Order: sequence, then structure tokens, then C-alpha cells
Amino acid sequence: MEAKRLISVLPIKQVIGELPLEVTDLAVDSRSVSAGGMFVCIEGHTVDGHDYVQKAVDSGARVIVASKPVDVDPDKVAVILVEDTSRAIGLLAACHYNYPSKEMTLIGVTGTNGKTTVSGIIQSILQAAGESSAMTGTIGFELNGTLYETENTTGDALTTQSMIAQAANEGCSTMTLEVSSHGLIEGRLAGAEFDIAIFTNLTHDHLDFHGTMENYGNAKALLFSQLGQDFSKRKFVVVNADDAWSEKLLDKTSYPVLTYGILNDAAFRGTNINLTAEGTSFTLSSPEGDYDVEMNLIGEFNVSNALAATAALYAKGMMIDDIVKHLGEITAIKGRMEKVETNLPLTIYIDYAHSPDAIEKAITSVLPYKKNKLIFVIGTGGNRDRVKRPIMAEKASIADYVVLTTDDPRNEAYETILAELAVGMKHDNYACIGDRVEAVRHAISVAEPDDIVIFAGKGHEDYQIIGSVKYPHSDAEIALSEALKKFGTGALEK
Ligand SMILES: CC(=O)N[C@H]1[C@@H](OP(=O)(O)OP(=O)(O)OC[C@H]2O[C@@H](n3ccc(=O)[nH]c3=O)[C@H](O)[C@@H]2O)O[C@H](CO)[C@@H](O)[C@@H]1O[C@H](C)C(=O)N[C@@H](C)C(=O)N[C@H](CCC(=O)O)C(=O)O
Ligand SMILES: Nc1ncnc2c1ncn2[C@@H]1O[C@H](COP(=O)(O)OP(=O)(O)OP(=O)(O)O)[C@@H](O)[C@H]1O
Repeated sequence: MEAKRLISVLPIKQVIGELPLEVTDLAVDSRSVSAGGMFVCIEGHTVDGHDYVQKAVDSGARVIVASKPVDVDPDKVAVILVEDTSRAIGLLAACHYNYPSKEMTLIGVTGTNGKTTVSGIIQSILQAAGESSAMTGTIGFELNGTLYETENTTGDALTTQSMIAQAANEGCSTMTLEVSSHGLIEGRLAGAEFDIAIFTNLTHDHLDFHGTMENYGNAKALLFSQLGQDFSKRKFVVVNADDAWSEKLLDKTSYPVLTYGILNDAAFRGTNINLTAEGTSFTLSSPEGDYDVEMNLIGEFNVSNALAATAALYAKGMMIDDIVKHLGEITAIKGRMEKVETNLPLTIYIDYAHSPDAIEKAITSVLPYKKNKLIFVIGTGGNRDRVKRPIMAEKASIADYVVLTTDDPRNEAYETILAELAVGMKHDNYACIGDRVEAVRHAISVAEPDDIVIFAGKGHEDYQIIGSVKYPHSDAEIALSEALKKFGTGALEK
């Protein structure tokens, strides 16, 4: 690409050296620089990209974008100084890929819980309606039936733009992105032009990163400011009328707002909710009238998620009849209150709850049809938000029996994680077992017919990070094998 055109998108402080006519590629990692390319130095949490300039130059970098002076030969390498390289990379990547988000409807979903589920519902409905669409988030980057692995819920700016470009090139007319607060703060979404921004909820999580709920909420609000103020565009904001933070978000944008909710009046409201082990039914009141909705997704929180997805798809121009029909066809969202299909005399769910509110929602979603004990296995990550640990256990105490364990212990000792969780327990019916494999086995060992067992915290993940090594791990596999031993052939998978 023409170098001059590429850097024209940047607020430049200084250009040092002679700019080449063209740059071949863009990179934020010195290990992936190609000859004639541009290397953008990012100050990370672990290392500083500015320290890798020489490596980038050795690999052929011809232009360096930096936020502080770097030592290179100005006759061979041009240096562009900018204030903030994390934002610069988004702008450069969008230009490099020729603004791929302009070619499609870009939907951003933010909030503490429900991002993956809402994105998954939107993606499933669009696919069922025959529309080519893509989605990216915690589970990966899903494009035309292929699931690519992703490192983060919201990828770095270069990865984000390249995924949007790939989706556009493969003919997708819509792409849904899970937007994390970390991603917003770190400018990973710079250059992404959203058409619809969805807010699910704001509850306790990630305070190790944000410090206060106020900062955390303000981080989420960046998605709504990022919609811009270009009123020649049809853009929409979808917010949860049941969450007090929604009001604050509305100050950030002047685009039309669609509200959804269960408790409070909203444009898309769910009432007459009936929760069963097989699924959920409710009445959807919408700007187009009332509809009876039947879905396989369980739990009241999934009514909220379904309403958010419905409002967004309506904003996009889809008929509510079609949305409701396809909602009923969705079987499950991977690892989100996903029932393990067996002939067992008990019910097993795999879930991803790892915040206090999600734990409460996961547990209360099954209470209406609980016949015997509810056993809840909950782990939390090592070297991450410690403040939430006792609150997680406090919420888990709603269950009859709780197994406190770890999800990704990383470099933290089991003992400290478990002790900090246990502080919050409200009753004595619990066990502390740091090794998650043993914790899963224990949960099945105490289970009886008609019990419900929820394994929370690992969801779709098929690994556990212990130290800095990823070991294969599957709650469902361990639980099934243990149940097979305990309940005999009745435990065979359906
Ligand atoms: C704390 C955090 O946000 N870390 C993210 C960050 O890593 P980092 O700051 O450690 O990066 P770094 O290793 O210091 O590297 C800095 C720069 O030097 C470059 N470098 C590095 C080495 C080298 O040899 N050459 C070189 O050029 C790197 O390419 C990079 O550009 O940048 C990486 C690349 O974008 C991210 O993958 C990484 O996410 C880590 C894995 C992470 O766990 N992040 C969490 C906190 C997070 O972001 N979570 C949210 C979801 C939250 C939710 O549950 O809702 C998410 O969006 O994933
Ligand atoms: N709307 C909701 N409100 C509260 N809890 C929810 C909601 N939707 C899902 N949950 C719970 O939170 C867990 C995580 O859901 P989901 O993956 O959709 O959220 P997320 O925002 O993508 O989370 P993460 O960023 O950690 O991936 C689910 O397994 C469920 O227990």
C-alpha cells in the first residue's frame, strides 16, 4: 500500500527520515514483520514493543510507528512519532484493509455477562435465515462454518481489522463482535465502524484491571461513544432497561435507542416467562405487537439475551416473525448452561459463569424445576480479580451443595484461591478441592438421582492453565466417565 496514504490517517507528531513509496504489510509483533513492512510499537503489560525495533528492522521493516524516539538509521528506516500507538494501529489497519467494516453491518456486544450468548443467538438466527455472517469473541472467530481460534475475547486492533476484512471478502453482510472492556480501553476496536451497539449488563468483574465499577462502566461506554455522530448513517443503540447503567450509556450517543427488558417497561419486553428443564417460553411485546416465543435456551437470563438479540436484528431490518421462528430453532450456545445429553438419572449442565451475577443467574435458572439437590461446582482463576472470590462463593451458596475449585489456577496456589472463595460461603455444605479433575469427580460422587449438577467456570474451554502450561481438560468428559462408573450403563451418552 502507498505509505503516504496509509500514514495520512494518523495524527502525526513528527516524521523522521524518508518515507518509502510503498509498505508491504503491517505488524505489531517483530516476529511477523515482512521485508518492506511497517512495524507499530505497542507498550504492553509484559514488554514494550519499542524494545523490538531492531529485530523488526533486521526482518526488513522500512517504517516504524512509535510513541517515543527509537534508535534507527534515518537513511534506511522512517520513523513516525505519534501520541498513542495502540490507537494508531487500529486506524492504520482499517486503512490497510480498506475500511472493511463499512461494507457490512457491524454489531458490537458489550456487558459483563451475555456477550457470547447474545452474539451466538444473532449469528444462529442470521445463519438460519440464510444470511452470510460472521462472529468473533470468547469462543473464537466463526466464519462460514469454520471456527478459528482467538487469543482474546476482543482481539488486538490488527487482528480485529483482518478478521473483519476476511469476513467482508468472504461475502458476509453482517459481523457480530464481542466487545470487552479491556479491548475498548486498549483501543483494540479503533477503526471498527459499528452500526449497532448492544449493552447487556454491568456487574462485578475485572476490578483487578479497572479498579472501580465506575471505571469499568466508563470503559464499556466507549463502545457507545465510538458510534460517532454521523447522522447520515442508520445506527442503533440497544440497551437493557433492567440495568441502571443503561441510562449513563444513553448520554454517550444521539442515535435511536431500542430498549429491552423483563422487569421494566421496554420496546422489547419479555413477560409470562415459563422456565422448564427443556426450555423457556415467554410473550414478546415489541413495536410490531405481541408474539409467543418458545426456545430451547434455559433460564430467565436467556430471555434477556434473546430480547437483546431480537432488538438488534429488528434494528437491522429483520421481520420479528422470522426472528421468533429461528429463536426456537437454536439448540444451545456452547458451554453456556449447555445440557449434557445423557440417559443419566440426573441432569448435568456445563456453564461459563465466573462472575458473581452470572453464578446467581445460572443457579436460579434451574431452581423452578429442581426436584432434589442442586450441586454447583465453581472455580475461579489464579492471578486475577481476587475481590470477587468471596462474592462468587456467597452467590454459589444458593445451591444445596457447593464444590469450590479452580478454573485456570495459573501460578497461584490452590490454597489461597480456595481460602478466599470459602470466606463467602453462607452454609457448611461444601467441599474445597483445588484439583479441578478431582472436584468434578467429587461432585458426581455425591450426586443422587434427580439431582442437578452445574459445572461452572470452564464453559466451552477444553483446557486448564496450570502454571503457564495448557493441559487438556473437559468437565463433561470427566463427569460422564465418573457417572458411568457410579450409575452403570444408564449413564451412556444418548
Ligand atoms: C493484560 C492484557 O490485556 N494483555 C494483552 C496484551 O498482552 P501484553 O500487554 O502482555 O503484550 P506484550 O507481550 O507485553 O507485548 C507488547 C507488544 O510487544 C510486541 N512484541 C512482543 C514480543 C516480541 O518478541 N516482539 C514484539 O514485537 C507484541 O506483539 C505486542 O505488540 O496484548 C495481547 C495482544 O493483543 C493480548 O493477547 C493480551 O491479552 C491477554 C492474553 C489477556 O489475558 N488479556 C485479558 C486480560 C483480556 O484482555 N481479556 C478480555 C476479556 C475479558 C472478559 O472476560 O470479558 C479480552 O478481550 O480477551
Ligand atoms: N444476560 C446475562 N446476565 C447474567 N448472566 C448471564 C447472562 N447471560 C449469560 N449469563 C451467565 O454468564 C455466563 C457467561 O455467559 P456469556 O459467555 O454469554 O457471557 P460473556 O459476556 O461473553 O462472558 P465472557 O466475557 O467471560 O466470555 C453464562 O454461562 C451464564 O452463566
